Amino acid sequence: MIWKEILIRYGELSTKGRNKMDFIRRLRENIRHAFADLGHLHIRTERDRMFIAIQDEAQMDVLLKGLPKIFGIQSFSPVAACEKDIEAMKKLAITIMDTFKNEQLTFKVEVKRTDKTFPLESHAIQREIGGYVLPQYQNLSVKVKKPDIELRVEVRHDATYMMAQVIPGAGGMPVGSNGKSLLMLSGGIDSPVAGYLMMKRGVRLEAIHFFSPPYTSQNSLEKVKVLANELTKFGASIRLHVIPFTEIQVLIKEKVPSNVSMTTTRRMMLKVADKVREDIGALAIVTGESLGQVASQTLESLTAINAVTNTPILRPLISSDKLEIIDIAEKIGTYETSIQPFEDCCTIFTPASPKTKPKLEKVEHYESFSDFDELIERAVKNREVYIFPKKEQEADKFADLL
Ligand SMILES: Nc1ncnc2c1ncn2[C@@H]1O[C@H](COP(=O)(O)OP(=O)(O)OP(=O)(O)O)[C@@H](O)[C@H]1O
Repeated sequence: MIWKEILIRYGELSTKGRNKMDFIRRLRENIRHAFADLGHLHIRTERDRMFIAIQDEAQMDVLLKGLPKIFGIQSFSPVAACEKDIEAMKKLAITIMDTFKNEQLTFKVEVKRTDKTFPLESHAIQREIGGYVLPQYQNLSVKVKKPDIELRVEVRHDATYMMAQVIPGAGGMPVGSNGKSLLMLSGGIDSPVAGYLMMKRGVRLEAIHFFSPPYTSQNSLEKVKVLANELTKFGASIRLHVIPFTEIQVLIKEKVPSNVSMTTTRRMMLKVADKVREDIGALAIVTGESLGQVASQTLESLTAINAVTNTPILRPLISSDKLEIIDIAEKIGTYETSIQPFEDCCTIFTPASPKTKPKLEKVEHYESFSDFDELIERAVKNREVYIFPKKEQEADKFADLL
């Protein structure tokens, strides 16, 4: 096998000092976690890059498929190695360039000679390898500035290393490097996208879902579990807290005028979410709200909903168009699940004409006739917890321990 390691270039590195060390440590842990099935990976870290040692082709395939999903990676390159012998180096250059033989491409060789005892100097190595490779490929022409392929040759002390491909990474920051938040996860298109965007900024997520049986079916809950599971592909496990919400919704329907019931529903959801957030030590709540999308997403509504807590509410989609959100949902693989037609607890109780500009004082006044606090406590206490991507049985056992 020619492959020796994968070189990883870090993503956003505006962070300095200790933050940078934390960024690198998190990224290494997340890679280990994502590829736990491959056994113990040998990962070497440097200030500006990281190397994963490759044992065999199968391992290489799994890494090439999975690495583009890990946040904190700007790009990565498979690195091949051979002896420090010019003939071996020419042969390896050909093996690598064979991968590109079906495309018309510009090309150059770039040499770095760390081992100064190697008999040829950088320029001579460049001429030898370039002169050997070029005549063998009709599709290649030399271009010094910004070629399509830069064959990088590095003569180190132990061996010669070569790479030609720079594969784009997911960018962003390693999940967990920016603390933990609680994602309000419905079965819709938007909230999984909101979760994905926060993970991209390094936020570890737990998720909360409000479930109202028998008005919402088991299928709608299953759909949310699938979505939570999908999000774990981006580098971290996720605990999903499922809140029994029927009792609260029924009380709202009975006691609050229907045109503000949607606002009250959102406020109660946020109250419950805030208690769970506190319980799990998360610092913020994430929603998939986007301004103007529906009645509950006007500035007036958001103000009335927000009034129940001082906790930061992160709304990464607030300025996105629906089509932009759908684009991301398709890209990250949640769209097909989100459009499955299972009812959501909110849509079922949605009044015909909810107020788009609810007044906070009025909403508070209508709510003051009922004791929601006791129901909120009960809903929080009776929640079920599932952990993804683990198996269902394990998740249930985990919930029992809480
Ligand atoms: N049943 C639920 N469980 C958890 N969170 C919910 C639930 N319903 C709504 N939310 C949260 O409230 C936000 C706004 O929900 P709403 O149904 O008004 O909008 P939406 O644009 O359809 O969002 P989505 O596509 O995420 O369902 C959601 O993005 C989600 O964060």
